[in-house]
Amino acid sequence: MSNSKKLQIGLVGFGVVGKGLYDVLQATPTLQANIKKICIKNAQKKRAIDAYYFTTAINELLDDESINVIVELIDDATAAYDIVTAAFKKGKHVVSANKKMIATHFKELLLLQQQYKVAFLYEAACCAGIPIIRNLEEYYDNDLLSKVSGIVNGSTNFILSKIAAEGLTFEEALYIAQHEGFAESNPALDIEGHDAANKLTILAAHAFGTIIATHEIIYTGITQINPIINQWATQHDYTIKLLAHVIKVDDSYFAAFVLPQLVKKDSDFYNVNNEFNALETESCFADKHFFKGKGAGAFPTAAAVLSDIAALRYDYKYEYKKIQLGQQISLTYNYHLNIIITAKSLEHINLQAFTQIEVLEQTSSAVFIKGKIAAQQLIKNNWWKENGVSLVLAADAIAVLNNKVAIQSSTAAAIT
Ligand SMILES: NC(=O)C1=CN([C@@H]2O[C@H](COP(=O)(O)OP(=O)(O)OC[C@H]3O[C@@H](n4cnc5c(N)ncnc54)[C@H](OP(=O)(O)O)[C@@H]3O)[C@@H](O)[C@H]2O)C=CC1
Ligand SMILES: N[C@@H](CC=O)C(=O)O
Repeated sequence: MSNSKKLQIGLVGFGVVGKGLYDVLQATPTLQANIKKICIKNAQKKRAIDAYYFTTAINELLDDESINVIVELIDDATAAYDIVTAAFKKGKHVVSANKKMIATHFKELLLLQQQYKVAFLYEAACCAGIPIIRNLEEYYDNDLLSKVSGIVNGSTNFILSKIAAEGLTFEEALYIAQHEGFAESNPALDIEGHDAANKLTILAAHAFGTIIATHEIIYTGITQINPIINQWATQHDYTIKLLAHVIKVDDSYFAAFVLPQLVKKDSDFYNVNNEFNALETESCFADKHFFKGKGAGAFPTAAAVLSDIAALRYDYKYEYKKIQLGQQISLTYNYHLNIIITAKSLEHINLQAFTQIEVLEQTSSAVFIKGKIAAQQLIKNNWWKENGVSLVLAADAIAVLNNKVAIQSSTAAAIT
């Protein structure tokens, strides 16, 4: 698509982000991008703009040859997949913010996009307002990345911040996150960690050129964080954030996990609050970079969509060079994590799973364990997500084993 060509957009979805994009495009007339038609689901809903724009028939957009870009902004990943793949087959470029659809169908989408020689851009799908995907594709193309870590879900960060700073209950904070348009239509995707894990799947592909499935990531959300660990964190100058990591553990392998984590006061992540997201990259020569920006909400997300639309004028496509090179590193569970577990009683904790236990405190109503656990144990078992068991990563997530100071798991077994 040449710079002089006008972009005719078929917009799918007119919710928080779709309406946000409409407003942003109104404010940027120089882009010469025009929304021709908008496909929505519910014809009866009142809309803020002229009814002439709307249809519930997706084919009105797909069959319209003057529409050269489909911007997919709906909250249904299955329907989105059908729409996006149909658009590719019609030779239309696609911009999407749908991380669940992308993470679920990454390989097929990539192949189809190549087969039909169209662009498929999705900057808004990871951390909304932070331009991370294009940076991973372009800037970190040659300087080898060893790590991408960060806060990648705005709603959970908003909830944790509001609980910590204003004493709101979980339910109150979630209600506001929904009302502000930060949360997914199904907020379980946010609070149970699925959304962050979907984003990490996409980040891993662009960071290391390796396509993994979301279910291969060790992850949980924020629903299990209990007040005991929150109190302990505050007393020890920590806060708790939901952090996502892809970290190279050696030249051939990387770890991928999304877990609540202790964040010390002097960490850059400590003051990343509300719907803000942040990412830290570590690479061979540049060392560390820190990105911070709004990770949810109408305008920050629409801004990322706008940036993708603008990039289409320059025929921009992700080249997936790291994937094409065929020198990807692989996902591994061959590492250990420093963790803190709290639970109501020892019966819900599998002590055998620990590689080392450094502290074990028990009262009549609570158990507190600090130790090291093999990643294998966390991917294979679910006891640490059930029965009120709360797992929080230590500030230094990846463990270095030190048998001299640790009680071995055989000793732990004897304690039970
Ligand atoms: N909100 C945010 O901060 C961010 C959201 N995203 C992603 O952006 C996408 C949109 O999110 P958001 O705007 O918040 O969602 P909303 O729930 O606010 O809006 C969803 C829109 O999708 C429409 N829709 C649903 N199913 C269909 C369908 N089958 N055909 C046509 N239209 C359909 C709805 O139609 P109707 O109006 O008729 O109900 C509605 O307009 C999601 O993938 C989300 O994960 C990404 C980054 C940030
Ligand atoms: N629900 C998501 C929206 C942006 O991706 C979030 O809270 O981060």
